[in-house]
Amino acid sequence: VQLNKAIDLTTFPAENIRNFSIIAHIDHGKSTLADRLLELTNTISASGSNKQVLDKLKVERERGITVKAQTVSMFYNHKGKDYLLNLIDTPGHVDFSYEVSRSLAACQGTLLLVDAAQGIQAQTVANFYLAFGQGLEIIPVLNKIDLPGAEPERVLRQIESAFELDTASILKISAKASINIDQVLPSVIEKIPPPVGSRDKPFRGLLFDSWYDKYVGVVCMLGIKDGMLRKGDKVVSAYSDTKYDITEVGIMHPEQLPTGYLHAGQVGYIVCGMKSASEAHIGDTFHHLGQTVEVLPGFQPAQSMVFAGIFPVDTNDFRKLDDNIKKLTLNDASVSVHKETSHALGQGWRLGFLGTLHMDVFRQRLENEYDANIIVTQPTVPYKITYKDDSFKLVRNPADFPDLEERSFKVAKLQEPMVIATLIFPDEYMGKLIELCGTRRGEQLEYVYVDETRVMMKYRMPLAEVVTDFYDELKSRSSGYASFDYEDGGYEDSDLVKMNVLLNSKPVDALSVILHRTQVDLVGRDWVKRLKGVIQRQLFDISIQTALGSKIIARETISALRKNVTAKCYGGDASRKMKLLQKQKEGKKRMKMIGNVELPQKAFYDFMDKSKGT
Ligand SMILES: Nc1nc2c(ncn2[C@@H]2O[C@H](COP(=O)(O)OP(=O)(O)OP(=O)(O)O)[C@@H](O)[C@H]2O)c(=O)[nH]1
Repeated sequence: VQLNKAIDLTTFPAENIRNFSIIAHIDHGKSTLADRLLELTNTISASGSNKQVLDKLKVERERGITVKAQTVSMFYNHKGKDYLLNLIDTPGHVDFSYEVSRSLAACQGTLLLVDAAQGIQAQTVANFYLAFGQGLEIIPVLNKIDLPGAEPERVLRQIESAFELDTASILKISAKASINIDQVLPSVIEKIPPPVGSRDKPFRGLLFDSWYDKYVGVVCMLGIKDGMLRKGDKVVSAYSDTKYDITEVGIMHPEQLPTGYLHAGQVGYIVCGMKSASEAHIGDTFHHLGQTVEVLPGFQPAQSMVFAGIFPVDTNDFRKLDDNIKKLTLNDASVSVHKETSHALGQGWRLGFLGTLHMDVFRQRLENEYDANIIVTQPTVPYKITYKDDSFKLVRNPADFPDLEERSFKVAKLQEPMVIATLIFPDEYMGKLIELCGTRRGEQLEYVYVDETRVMMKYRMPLAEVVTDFYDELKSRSSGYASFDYEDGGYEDSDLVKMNVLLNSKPVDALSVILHRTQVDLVGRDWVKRLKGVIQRQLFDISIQTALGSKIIARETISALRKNVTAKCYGGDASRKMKLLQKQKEGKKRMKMIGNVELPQKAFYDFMDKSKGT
């Protein structure tokens, strides 16, 4: 690819570069604004067909959320000078706050976009603090001022009271109706400082993102801190000490555009023959072979906080699914993968995700992009078990959780992960939301008014309570007006037990669940009822029980049914009879034998689907 003649990267010393991002609560218009800026700078044509260029993946478009941060370089002339502006996109959702913080590490400033009708929301607050903590210049921007319901004055007061930001010269824009978009980049250039770094020093680059490209393999995004990187250079990863040859280097404009080199202060991509995305360690420092440099401060690796088993509905699909999971995780290093075998569901995987949305997005991608037919088990958080000999382990699968007997002999302490949750909502919903947080074992830490009628509450509560249907409940109890975000709250002692499900007295491992002791009765009763609804009658009675060790909590029975598939062919021709028997056999393939009970995969599927929330 030939670089546009007018663009010569050597004419962009660090002082003519700005690295910035846009942070916002979900749906406040980040992608729409990014598109407008790309059009304004002719990075993409303003044909009107640019539907959110940065949200590349299909699932992102379908769900309207940004999952994978994308970076794009733009050129812009301001007061007679050419600037290179790198827009580093950040995901808005709580599950991806790890991606937000690593994208922010490559920036010197950020636009804090707030919907002028909705006002500040929980993720506005969380994202503000992430950016603030990294010492970034924060430029507040009011978006959607075209909406009839916009209340810019009120939202300004919220921004002042929550963030103590100066709003005197705040930008008031509409990304959709293209109002005042031309004021945005001048503000970026004037308010955000250029990156620091020296071109004369030996090369140092910070790896802050990577993805798998089916044509060139692994692509890494680097922020060049010092020196210069050229195509053909030999570099070393400080993390793994592996040597790489740089086969391509360039900028995202908006797709990969080879430039042959990158200078200090610039942000761009490299291709260097990595075989898999697992070689690309986010936060790694690259330097030239034979040179020693000070390693740049990296990032904490993403912590998987939600785990679930994934099994093929048809066991014959195992290989194919294995392949597809590998392909998908090439692009998303934050998913952890371990093989798992369940008596009930056969061979599968235990996958770890950043949160439930992350899990749903992964599941949806597996189904959409690879046409996979899968069962996902009830999500579990990582529980910490400390033994009497002081050793400890994290349990991510109810199957590994100690039963009551083992517990009394060996276990000293059981702990579960907690979060600090932030909720913002109109005060009329206060009663209902306090009640919700209470039933989810939450402890109130704080509540304040951010303006006349909006309340912000903080709660300490177990992550396990948040990863199920908390979000849906929150939305329905507040008619959609409450927003919610959370951060890590460490581990806390908890009286946890494993509840088993028994079919004709045989435990079904894939249905075991870890609960707080106070919840066992309620969940135990609910589950037997719902299982009864999805298991078909068979030739004998089936008992469905939930149990805590040997103590039965609840029981339902499905009474026997006489079924003879060949009965209606009495006297009929033999081939038809064979056909029916064959059909019955095929049907059985999709059954799982639990003791003598046939459990159709579909029953699991239906149950899991509905219990995504208990
Ligand atoms: N009326 C109006 N609608 C807007 C404006 N900007 C964005 N929208 C609409 O708001 C919705 C959300 O916009 P997005 O740009 O997808 O929001 P986002 O913040 O990128 O969302 P995530 O990527 O999911 O975090 C879309 O339907 C946009 O068309 C605006 O200035 N005015």
